[in-house]
Amino acid sequence: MPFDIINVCAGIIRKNDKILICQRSESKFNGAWEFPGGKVEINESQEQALKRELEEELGIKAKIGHHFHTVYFKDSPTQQINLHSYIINSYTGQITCHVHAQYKWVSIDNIALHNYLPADLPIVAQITKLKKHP
Ligand SMILES: Nc1nc2c([nH]c(=O)n2[C@H]2C[C@H](O)[C@@H](COP(=O)(O)OP(=O)(O)OP(=O)(O)O)O2)c(=O)[nH]1
Repeated sequence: MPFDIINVCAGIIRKNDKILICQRSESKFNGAWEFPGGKVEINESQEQALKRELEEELGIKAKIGHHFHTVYFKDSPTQQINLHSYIINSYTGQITCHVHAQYKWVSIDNIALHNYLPADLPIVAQITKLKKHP
């Protein structure tokens, strides 16, 4: 049986003590919340893919910061999603939803109170451990 590994990158966009989360519009993922990003294409690094996706999805030019956390999520018997997240501390442009239903800035304290895609849960758990800015 063929087994597919899909590499997906996601941005943890941080502004003071808030993190940006986006809600999927398609019914397939049931309006779940996620971090903006998407699939890494052939001949693209994870950082290049994330930069491209953030421009496509939110209309911003982001500076990709350090790698945060990777989740290896077995989606089905034949497919695994490797979800690579990176911290984004700076960007230019105005955030606009091009593909998502809506976006929201949530505090680190409240981030776990939303309904996420299952692969995101370990990332959300890591975010709750981030130190707040003094
Ligand atoms: N972008 C994003 N995708 C996620 C997250 N968590 C998670 O399980 N996924 C899954 C959903 C999809 O199966 C896959 C990413 O697909 P996508 O639809 O966002 O990527 P894309 O824009 O490159 O896709 P495509 O429709 O152009 O092929 O990863 C997340 O936090 N962000």
